[in-house]
Amino acid sequence: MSSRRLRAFKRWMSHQGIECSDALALKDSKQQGISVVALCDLHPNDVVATIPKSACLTIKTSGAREMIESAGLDGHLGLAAALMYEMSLGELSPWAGYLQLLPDKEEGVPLVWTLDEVDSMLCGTELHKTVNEDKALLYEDWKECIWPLATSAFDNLNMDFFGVEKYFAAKTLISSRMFEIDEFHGFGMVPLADLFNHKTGAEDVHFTLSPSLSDSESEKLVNTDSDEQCDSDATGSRGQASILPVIKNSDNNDDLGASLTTNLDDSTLLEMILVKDVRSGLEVFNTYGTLSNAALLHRYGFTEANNPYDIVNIDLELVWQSSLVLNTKRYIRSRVALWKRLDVENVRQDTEYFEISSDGEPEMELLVLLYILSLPEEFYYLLDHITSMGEALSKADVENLPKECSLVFGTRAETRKDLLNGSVCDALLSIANLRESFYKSGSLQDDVDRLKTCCPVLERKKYHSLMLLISERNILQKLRLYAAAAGKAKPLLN
Ligand SMILES: C[S@@+](CC[C@H](N)C(=O)[O-])C[C@H]1O[C@@H](n2cnc3c(N)ncnc32)[C@H](O)[C@@H]1O
Repeated sequence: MSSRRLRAFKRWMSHQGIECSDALALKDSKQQGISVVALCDLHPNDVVATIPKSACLTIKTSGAREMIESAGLDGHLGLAAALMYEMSLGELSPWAGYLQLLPDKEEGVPLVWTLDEVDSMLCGTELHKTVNEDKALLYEDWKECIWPLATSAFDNLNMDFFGVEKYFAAKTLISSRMFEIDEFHGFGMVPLADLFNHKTGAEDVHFTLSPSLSDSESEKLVNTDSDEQCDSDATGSRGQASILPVIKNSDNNDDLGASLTTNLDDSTLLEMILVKDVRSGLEVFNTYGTLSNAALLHRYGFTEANNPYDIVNIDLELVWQSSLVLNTKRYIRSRVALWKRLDVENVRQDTEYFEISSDGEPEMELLVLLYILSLPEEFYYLLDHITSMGEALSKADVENLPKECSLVFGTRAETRKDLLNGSVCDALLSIANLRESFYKSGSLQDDVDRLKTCCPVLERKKYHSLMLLISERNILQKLRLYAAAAGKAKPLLN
């Protein structure tokens, strides 16, 4: 028996031409929200839903389009304004039947946690600083863009829907439900497609353009993770980029707000298509990308156990701090400068952090930097001398260098092993220990015990913040083991 809000949503879908196969059931649970379940066995290539683009809530389709575009707002900010505008219209919004299904906010997303919750539950994790920065930056966005737009451009609006709390709430809905639709529509809320829950690397459906309209049948749209809010974060986004084929829509839609069926080309359909067998009775999952637990919590408000895409980021600043125990600031500065100069592909100029993978393996760049920090003076001066001439080194030049120097140019698999001298292994250990000292929650075992008594549904914030804490600490533990094993396996070079 479907809930009242689901029945209203289904009626709304049929008015908008959204088709949901009878083979799917939408399940509504008060505590766990909505999920999609197979009512019979499903097979690859079964199309289980079609959604006209005109039914998606985007800047272009919203009644606030003109105001938003004249104010120069686009991207996530513009979409937030569109969503808040439509919400403020209540029953008068063409999306009322969809909006009544959405929660007020995505509670699990730390952006809407209190400052105390952020400080106590995320202390020491990837997200602590990021969320505090988000809050400050988004407050500025609201003050400079959203509030002025609401007070000047929109007439007769219920201003209660445009306060800063409503903006933060809208941002959590956008970060957890938005898709990148196409070049014309940009980002948007896609009714029905946003009801599928996520499973990492094991999804059952893909969200695509209708093959009859797209250039390639494999074009796949995913909940985008090119989040402006997340661009600068270090939360381990490795999600797939959306493919953006250009669909010919008329660009001069004059009266888009009046109804969902004006001017837009309704024939441009989005599809949900099965990519594997799903047995009757099982939940049908989508994927939001291959994301670390920090990225999942940041954008969607949950984490996953045994997430193979989990990572811990080590800030360049932390490498400095741990190196300061042995070296002067001047020494570190000159070695970091050399490391940046040696950068053939020019990626190091902007490097602010290094990834440690879920199995504890440090990124090659970190090993190269630690190796340069450990280089004896004679080799440092040699490298400093040859790189300060500003000319690119040929392969032959590199091969003629002493091995201690040529290593830093290497990309061969064995270079990783060679870089792991005693000092580098020690440095990895101190980095792991320093990073670990940021947690204020006692031992890893204490956190594991606390998780055992925590309910993922009733204590959602506590549960997922503990999951993040534990998964980060496990990775740091694996980094220690990695460094210890490498240190033992290898006689020390210096
Ligand atoms: C796109 S919506 C999916 C539909 C959602 N369950 C609903 O009630 O509308 C994304 C949200 O669903 C929840 N969610 C999705 N996948 C999840 C998972 N694997 N574990 C826990 N929560 C999940 C999170 O709250 C997330 O922010």
